[in-house]
Amino acid sequence: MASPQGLKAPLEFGGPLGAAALMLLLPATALHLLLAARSGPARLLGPPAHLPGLSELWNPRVLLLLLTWLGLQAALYLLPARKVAEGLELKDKSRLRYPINGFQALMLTALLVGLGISAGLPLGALSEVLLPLAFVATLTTFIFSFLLYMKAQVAPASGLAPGGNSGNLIYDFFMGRELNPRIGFFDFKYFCELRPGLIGWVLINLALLLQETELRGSPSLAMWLVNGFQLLYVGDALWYEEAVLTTMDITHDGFGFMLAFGDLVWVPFTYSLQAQFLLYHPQPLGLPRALLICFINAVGYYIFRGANSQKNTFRQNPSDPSIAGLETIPTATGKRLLVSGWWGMVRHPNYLGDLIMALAWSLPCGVSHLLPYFYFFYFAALLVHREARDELQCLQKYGRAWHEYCQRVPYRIVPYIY
Ligand SMILES: NC(=O)C1=CN([C@@H]2O[C@H](COP(=O)(O)OP(=O)(O)OC[C@H]3O[C@@H](n4cnc5c(N)ncnc54)[C@H](OP(=O)(O)O)[C@@H]3O)[C@@H](O)[C@H]2O)C=CC1
Ligand SMILES: CC(C)CCC[C@@H](C)[C@H]1CC=C2C3=C(CC[C@@]21C)[C@@]1(C)CC[C@H](O)C(C)(C)[C@@H]1CC3
Repeated sequence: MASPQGLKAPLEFGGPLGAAALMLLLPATALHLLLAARSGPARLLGPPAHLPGLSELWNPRVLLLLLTWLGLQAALYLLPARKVAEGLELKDKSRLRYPINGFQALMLTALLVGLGISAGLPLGALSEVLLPLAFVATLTTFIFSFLLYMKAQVAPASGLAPGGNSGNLIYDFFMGRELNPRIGFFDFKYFCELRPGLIGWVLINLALLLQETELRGSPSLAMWLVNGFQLLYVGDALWYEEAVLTTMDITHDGFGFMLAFGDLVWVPFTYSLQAQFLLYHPQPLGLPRALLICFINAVGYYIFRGANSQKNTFRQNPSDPSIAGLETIPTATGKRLLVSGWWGMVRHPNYLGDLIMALAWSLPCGVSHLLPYFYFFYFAALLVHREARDELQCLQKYGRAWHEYCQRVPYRIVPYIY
């Protein structure tokens, strides 16, 4: 049953109609991008050069490959962890426990893949089945989201998400009804957010790099940069895995189609678009421009990591010496808000750093095509929308103190611009 609080929550993403449209549009966009990246003109806008038939999309062996991958990541999740962390307090005052072994899973996957490659595993061939792989991953996500929806029917009211319980089947299926669906210690949302999709993304990038080596004798500098930057991003996410426990996805959003598709399809298949593009459209890149792009990525990473670490340290241990000199304002909830340091520059400095990195990931692909810049534009739109959602939640949480924060720090993401 929906919680009374859930029933009153305002509808997001254009309500049931918007949710239905997104459930069609997002998979279609993912397939369009995959097709466009390998086509000659590589057009972001406009129809794809050819429409694939069912025989190009459906392949039971690829489904088996996907299930093996999910099984492997689930097994790595269940291995003993170096630490077990507690999540934020839930409505019923309890706290869930989460294994912190994501980086270990990345290392073990790298070891297994390395052993496989040295034993003759043709990893580069993965680049040839991306289309059917994305297709079966999409089908799997629909089935998985249906099972999550059914599971929520028997969840206690205190376990339901504030937003995904409107009573409308389509909307709730999309948003996700249960906040933290679990079987025992296995937390589906936490698992999907950081493991199969993120690690799958860098594995796909590596496969594209190997395929380029096979085709052209060696990987291009542009391919090295894209692989390196995105590996740093994924490695960082898993190294600071505990920080994900305070993100909006874990603390606020239900686990339904939106996040499941985002984690399992959108991230691995569209975030690897630059490497896909480079395999089929090699781009010359000289050392001076490569160094400039590395500098841009380093600046973005510095801001992203600095801002995220500052807030996480502040929330976990406000008396930590590294943040001792920062100015804060009190709120009625007892929690304080940072108004100096990174969080005194703009209200979402971590988004700014993330966006600068997004630009650095596209720049190695040159400026002849719009397609590799898709991630940058999509991500800017996602963060503007996400920022607006977070503002609303913070206003509800902190009221007047949030107003004061907005007055002291007037810009949202980009200083003096937005
Ligand atoms: N690559 C990708 O596709 C995506 C990446 N991201 C990245 O994920 C990271 C996490 O983002 P996200 O979960 O959206 O949100 P944030 O990490 O920005 O967290 C927002 C929360 O931080 C707290 N907060 C806000 N302002 C302050 C302040 N001044 N002082 C102290 N606490 C404050 C509030 O929660 P409270 O006060 O309750 O602690 C607020 O709800 C970001 O780096 C983002 O760029 C996000 C989405 C997609
Ligand atoms: C399909 C829709 C268009 C929207 C789906 C959004 C999801 C793809 C993103 C929502 C929040 C995310 C986060 C990360 C990846 C993308 C999704 C799932 C993140 C794991 C990336 C790495 C970062 O370091 C992080 C802070 C851990 C991110 C957390 C949020």
